[in-house]
Parts: sequence; structure tokens; C-alpha cells
Amino acid sequence: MSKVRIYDLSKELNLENKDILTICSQLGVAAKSHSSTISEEDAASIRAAAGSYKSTTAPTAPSPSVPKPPNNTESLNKPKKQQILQVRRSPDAPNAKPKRPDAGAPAAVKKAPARPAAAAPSGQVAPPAPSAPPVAPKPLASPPPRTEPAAKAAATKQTVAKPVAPPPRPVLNKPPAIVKKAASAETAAPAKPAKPTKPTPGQKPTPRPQQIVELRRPKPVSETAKPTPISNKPQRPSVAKAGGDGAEATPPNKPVAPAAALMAKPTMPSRNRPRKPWQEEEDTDALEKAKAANAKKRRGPKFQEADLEMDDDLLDDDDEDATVSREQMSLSLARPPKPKSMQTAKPVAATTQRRRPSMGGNKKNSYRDRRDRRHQQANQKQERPEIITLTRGMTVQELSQLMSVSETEIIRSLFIKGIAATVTQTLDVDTATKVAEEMGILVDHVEEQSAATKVTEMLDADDLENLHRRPPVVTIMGHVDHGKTSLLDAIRKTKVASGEAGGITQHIGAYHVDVDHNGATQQVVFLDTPGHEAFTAMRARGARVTDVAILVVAADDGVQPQTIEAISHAKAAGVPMIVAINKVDKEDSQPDRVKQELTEHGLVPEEWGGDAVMVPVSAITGQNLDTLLDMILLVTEVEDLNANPNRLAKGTVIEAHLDKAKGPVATLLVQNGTLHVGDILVAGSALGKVRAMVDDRGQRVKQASPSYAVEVLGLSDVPAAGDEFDVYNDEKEARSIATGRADEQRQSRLMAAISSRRVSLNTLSSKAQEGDLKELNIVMKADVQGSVEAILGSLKQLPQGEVQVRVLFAAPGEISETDVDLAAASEAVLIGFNTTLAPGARQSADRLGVDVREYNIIYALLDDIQAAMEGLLEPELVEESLGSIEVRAVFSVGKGAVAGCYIQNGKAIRNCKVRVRRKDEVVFEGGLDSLKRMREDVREVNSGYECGVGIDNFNAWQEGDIIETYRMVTKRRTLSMSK
Ligand SMILES: Nc1nc2c(ncn2[C@@H]2O[C@H](COP(=O)(O)OP(=O)(O)OP(=O)(O)O)[C@@H](O)[C@H]2O)c(=O)[nH]1
Repeated sequence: MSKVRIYDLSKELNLENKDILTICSQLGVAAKSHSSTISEEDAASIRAAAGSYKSTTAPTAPSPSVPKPPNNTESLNKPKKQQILQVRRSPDAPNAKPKRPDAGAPAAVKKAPARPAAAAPSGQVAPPAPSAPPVAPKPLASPPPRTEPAAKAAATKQTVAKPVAPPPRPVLNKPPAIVKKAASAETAAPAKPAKPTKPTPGQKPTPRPQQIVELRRPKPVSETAKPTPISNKPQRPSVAKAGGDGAEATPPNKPVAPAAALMAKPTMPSRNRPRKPWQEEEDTDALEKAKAANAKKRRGPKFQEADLEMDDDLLDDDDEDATVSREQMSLSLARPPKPKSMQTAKPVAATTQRRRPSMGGNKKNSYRDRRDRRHQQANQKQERPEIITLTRGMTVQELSQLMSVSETEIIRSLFIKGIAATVTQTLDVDTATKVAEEMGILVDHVEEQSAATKVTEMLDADDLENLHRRPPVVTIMGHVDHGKTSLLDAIRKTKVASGEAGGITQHIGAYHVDVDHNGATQQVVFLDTPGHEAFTAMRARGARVTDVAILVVAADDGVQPQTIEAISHAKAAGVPMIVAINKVDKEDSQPDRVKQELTEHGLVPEEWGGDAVMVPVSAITGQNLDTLLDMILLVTEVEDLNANPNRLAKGTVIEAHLDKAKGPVATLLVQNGTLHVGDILVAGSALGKVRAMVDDRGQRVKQASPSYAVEVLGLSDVPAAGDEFDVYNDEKEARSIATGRADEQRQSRLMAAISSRRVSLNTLSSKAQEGDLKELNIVMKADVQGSVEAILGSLKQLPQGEVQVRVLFAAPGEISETDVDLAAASEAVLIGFNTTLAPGARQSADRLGVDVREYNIIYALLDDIQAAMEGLLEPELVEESLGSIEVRAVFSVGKGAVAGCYIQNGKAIRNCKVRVRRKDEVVFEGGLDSLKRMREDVREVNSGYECGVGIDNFNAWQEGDIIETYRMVTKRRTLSMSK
């Protein structure tokens, strides 16, 4: 490309060299002296500008009609600004140093609006384009800064840098499609200055628009997707505010508006925002933050506030367009605009996901962060499940995922509860449940449900050939004292209820009843499950093996919490239910009210159009008991109650305990096959050989067929209630299975212990810091597993805010020396429930000073534990008044003085605490150091006597002083007080 010397140009234009240099500097053309050379292109610009340069000498003539440059036909049609833009293309521009103005409108904005301004005779704020020298350089200055960030970005982010580097492009010679787009969509006006509002899609792009397109590249995408998405909302705060002078210069409703708006938004000239569109290109947070911070510094707090306000608008207006356009802007900067056909509106979701370009300082960032967080939380809330299923303890992390709640939120919730947990902390089911419930999420405990669910198929394929009808197994469930035992008792015609300790059924019993039905005797097996709420787990197991559930509801008491619980267990097990409305013999019985209440729980009586069988009965008078039994058989008739008696037995452990004389004793319900004396079986992890079997009537039996419950002796260990049992032909096989299960159980026990320990350790550590947590260690032995569980469940109910109950060991069986040792080593209380002490254990306990407590009623046990916990509560120190003494004379003794006193009431004790009152004022508080009576030192002086009182550090006695004597005593606190 040929070069033109300044000197030659000045000659050609008949101007002074310095004039040319001035023009150069105005146009951003690098030229130092008359001998400098410039490109032909720049020369052309200067030629064009030279005309107006002259005219600037007459400053009052800023006419938009520009004198035509002598030899550039293209420029004939163009306003001068256009030419200026051409010059901007000069790669040397950065050196021209016009740079961004400090407080004025940013260069980028100037460029864009400058055109419309010139072309907008409609009275908008149009800068006197050619004539005002300071205006022209500003646009010129804009490209260089644009390249700066681009260069910076290039160092860090190639993708950003690439599209941002356009300024050097000699765009003039190649007006590609993009130019058309830009020209039509946003900058058509320059070509037709007289009608700036008219879009000129068909208009040929001039170099200028091209330049503009370059500068505005951020924006064009949005216009294609939505023809006038932003211009239709010129009042939108973001656009309006961001528009600043540029926006003002753009006539409203112009199709150009989108571009202007897009351009304007980030620049915010009216708010003195020095941000430029290209700044948006720098998508890195660091850059944004740094800039924002700098911008704030420059703008000062006032503007920061203004920014924040504006940002609020931007953020809160929920106008997706704003987001979209800004997003698109930043996208368009990151990569060249898509072909028109490919440009589609962005889905809102996608745009909202993207991080917005920074609009300002940290304040806004934090505002935005908060808002994003709110959105996030809102989303999370939406995604939160209504119900979760907990089968075991889980870590904070796992729980967080399960509930779609942030780990922090869970940790915060735990912290409030006094549990300092980490994300990897394992929470037990109870704790996890509390957390979930606090978040409004329901928790389903699968363990309980699975226990309630009917046992998995007890039948194998081989059994199908040999199936025989078996008796139905019936569970009686219901609220405490609604008459379950009495009902069964009445059915069995024996008195079971009267023999129960404390009047409460404490473990499952299984009973066989012969029922005459349809002229034949049929058997029904009843499981008598307890009704006390502490036995929930046992009840769940009761439902597990049952074919029918009898729901006992007292007609005088109606539906109660455990009635509802029983209904849910039966439903979970999928077993049919028969309602026995008991105590109908009572005067205040209201069977219909019971029915009504039951309908609220999905049980609609048959006579009311439902399908629930409800029988009004009386355990006392025996009313309708036959009907109830008939109903049981009727309901079970349709059930598929079959088993193969000719095979090895399998079934479920109903109950198990360690008998002092007999060893481990288990009540087994045979569910398939036949159990024989001598069989080798594995129940849970306990191995055994059936030594003897006893039925519910206490008679020894040699075999037990399906649906029979028998007490079995001969196990090596006490299995857990609910365990399944299997008979094996091969003892070796049985042993290895038992060992394997034992290992598994040990492992899971260990894990549970570790996890629960972890939590409690943490809990303790946080509490220990406050110094207000105590522990009550307990070692417990009970008659049967069910009792152990019941007691453990009840212990959990005790308030443990200040004193925590730690059950170190709980198992069925008698109290052994080992238990005593454990209790001694851990300073635990040893509790026995319905059990005895092994020989030697008592002596051992006496020797080691272990407190062994024995109970046979659960309430008494709980009361004592509570009392023991209260014993651990820090006692309160309270003042106990002793008496009051009147000072009647004061005697000087050496340097000090003693008071001659009279005991008005109560007494004075040497070394007791005193408070000396003078009228209403307390003049001294301390200890009584010397007490004399008739010159003799005494320990105590009683009411009505005189005495001498001396206090080491108090001598200012006055007659008439009253000495109050008192002492501090400790007072025991109760758990309810500690709550
Ligand atoms: N009038 C009347 N009293 C009854 C009837 N059934 C039971 N009772 C009385 O209700 C009280 C509780 O009866 P239980 O059979 O022990 O009740 P339960 O539901 O087995 O109680 P738990 O074993 O503690 O769950 C006893 O005093 C019974 O005498 C009845 O049909 N009519």
C-alpha cells in the first residue's frame, strides 16, 4: 500500500503541516512530524476531514451535510463520522492515546450514538459531530482500549481473545454478511442521516457500519432471535439507564434501538460507568471484580450506591430480555455471531444459568450472589422430596443428597441441636429423621416397615407339589388397655392377663385356639402382641408373620394413637384387618363413634358400604366372640394359607430369652415344613440342635407343623426376635452359616457403634466445651429381647439435654460377672429387668461398688433412671437463712472493733455467711470470723442470746446494724427443671 507523507498532504490540501498533524491527532492517525508517512487510507480520511477542519474555523456551522472529499467517491455519501470510523481501523490507533475518557461517555457509546446523533435532526442530543474536535477523538480512542482487554484476555482466555481482536481488520474492503446484519439491524441509519429511524435492511453496508458492527459485536445475536426484543421496551431500566447519552441520542422506537440498547447497557454512561462493551468480553471473575472495584473507587460510594440500586432494578425486573441480551452479548463476544438462520432465541433456563456479566463492584456481586443463592435455594426447595426413606444411619453428605438440601444447611441444623457434625459424619436414623423433619421432609423408616411387611416367601418351588392347608396366624393389635389380652384370654378361656407383671403384656406370646367352624374344628394361632407404645418394634414383628390382624378398639375410648399405628402396620404388611370393637358391654361404649373415627383412617364398615369387617365384642361377657372367630376363618378362607409340612422347617423367631436353668430359649413360629426334636437349626446367627419343644400349654411336643409356635431349647445363643430360622441336614453347613451371620452382625454392630459413638463424641465435645453435659452410663440385662428394645425405646424418650443416657450394653439374659465388670469399668449403673443375677455377680458388684438395680415394671425402671439422671444434674446453690442479729454496742479492740449483738431470731454460726444491713443498705457481705459468748469463743449462738461478733475485714460497725446470717446450700434439680 502506498504511503503518503504529511508534508505532501499539506501541500495537496493547501494546509499547514501542523494543521495536518492536528487533524491526524484528531483522527488518531499516528504522525509525528511533517516527514511522517501515513497510509493512503488515512490520507483519504484526512482529506475528508480537512474540509471540515477548515469549516471548524467557523465553529457555528456544524452541518451534517459534509463537504465531499476530493477523491473518495465512497465517502461522498458518508457523513464525516463515518470516515472517522474508518480511521479508527488503523492498527496504530492504540498509540494515538486518546483512550477512554474519564468521566464522560465511554468511547464505545460515543461511537454508536455519534452516528445516529448526526443523523438525528429530531432534536435528540446530537453531538456536533465533525465540528467538535473532542468528540471525534473519543470514538477513535475506543478501539484501542478494546484491544487492551482483548490482549489481556488473550493471555488468559483464548476463546475470549479471539473474537475481541478485530480492530486491526481492514474491514473497509470486505463488507460481509455480518455487516449487512448490523447495518440492517442496528446501524442502518448512518447511511440515511435524514431518516435515522428507518431500518435499511437492504442498504449496502458502508465501511462505517462495518466498523460499528465490529465494535458492537456483542449485541447482534439477540436481534435476530427477537426482532425488537429490547427496542420494544425502551423504558426498561437496564436499557434506559445503560443507554446514557448514547441511548438518548438514539431515537426511541428506532429499529436501531436493540443495538443501541445492547451497546448501551454495559456502558452506563449516564451513571459515569467507565465500563465498556468490550469489558463484558472478559468473562473471568477476577477481571470483572478488579474492574468493578476500580470503577467503584473512581466513582465513590455515592455511585456505588447508585449502581447497586440500578443493579437491583436489573436483577429484580425479571425481564428475561435483559438477561438474554446480556448473555447473548457476552456469547457473541466469545465467538463470532452465528449465521442468521442459526440464531435462535435462547431458552430462558439456559440464560438464567449463566453468570451475568459483572455490573459493578463487590456490593453488587454480593447482592447478585445472594440473589443467585436465593434462586438456587428456591430451585432446591422445589426439588426437595416430600418424603425420604431411611433404612440406616447416613452421613451428612448422603443425607444432603437424599434430601436435596445443602450440607451446610444440615450442619447448621445439627449445630443448633448441639451436634457439631462434619459432612462425613454418620448420623443415626433418629438424628437424620429430626433433621429431615425440620426441613419439612417426611421420613419413612424402612426397617420398621420391612419388619411389618409379611415375611418373604417361605415356600420354595419344590413345595408346590406338596402343599397343605395351614392354620391362620392372627395378630391382635391395638391401643394400650383396649383389651387385647382380655380378648385373647376370653378366646382361650384362660387367664393370661392376671399373671402379667404390672398388668402390661411384656412380650409376645403365641397361642393356639381350636375353633368350631362349619361343623369342623379348625385351629387359629394367635400372637399376643403388647399394646404399650414402648413395644412398637415388637408389634411390628407381630405383623410380620401374621395372616390376619385383629384391631382391638375400646368402644369407650375410640381411636387412639396406637390404634392408628397398628392400622399402618397392618396396611404396610398388606394383611387383612378385622376390627374388634371391644368393651361394648360398658355403659359409655359408643361403637358407632368408633366406626366413624375409623372411617377417617380408611376403614369403612361393611354396613356403611365399606369393606372393613367390624365386630362389636366384649372380652368380659364374651359377647360376639364366636362371630369374631368366624370372621377370622371367613377372611382367611380366601387367603392362600398353604405350606409343605414334609420338608425341613423354616420360620421366624417370635421371642427369645436366656433362661437361667434352660439356657437360650426361643419361641419359634414354624411357617413351612415341620420342626422336630433333634433338628439342627440356625436362627439368626445362633446355631442349635432342638433339645426339647414346648407348646403354648406347656406341654412337650415332638414336632411342630406349619403355623405352630413352640418354645425351643437347645440353641447355643439367644437369637433376636424377628430372625428367621432354618433347619439343616448338615451340621457343618449350619455352623458355617451361623458363623458367617455372626460375623456380619458383629460387623454391623461395630459400624453402628462407631457411627453412634462418633455423633455422641461430637455432641459431647461441643457440650463439654460449655461444661454442662453429663452422662449416665447404663448396662442393662433383661429377660427377653423385646423387653430390651422396649426399655431402650423408652430411655430415648427421656429428656437428655443436660444429662445423656449412654447404654453401653443391653442384652437379654441374667446379670453376669462380666456385666458387673463392664459397669464397674465404665462407671455405669447396672440394670436388670425381669432377670436375676448369676452366681458370683452379686458379690462382684458389692466388691466393685456397682449399683445393681432390679425391676419388673418398666415404669419403675424409667422413674429410677430419670432420678439417677437428675442426680447428675448440677445442683443449684441456694441461700438458706440462719437468723438475724442486732448490733447493740461497738467495742474497739486494738485497731479493730467487735460488735456486741443480740440474736433476734435464728442463730449465728461461726464462719457462716453474713450480710450487714444499715437501714436499707447492705454495708458488708462476707464471713463471720469470730463468735464469742461471755468472752468465750463459741461455734453457735441461738436466738435470744447476746454475743460478740468479729469480722476480720470489717470494723465500721454502728449500733443498730442488722447482721443477717445465712449459708449456701445445694438443691437438687429435676430433669423437668433442666428442660
Ligand atoms: N368392661 C370391659 N372391660 C374390659 C373388656 N376388655 C378388657 N377390659 C378391661 O380393660 C382393661 C385392660 O385390658 P387388657 O386386656 O389388659 O388390655 P390390653 O390391651 O391387653 O393392655 P396391654 O397389655 O397393657 O396393652 C382390663 O381391666 C380389662 O378387665 C371388656 O370387653 N369390657
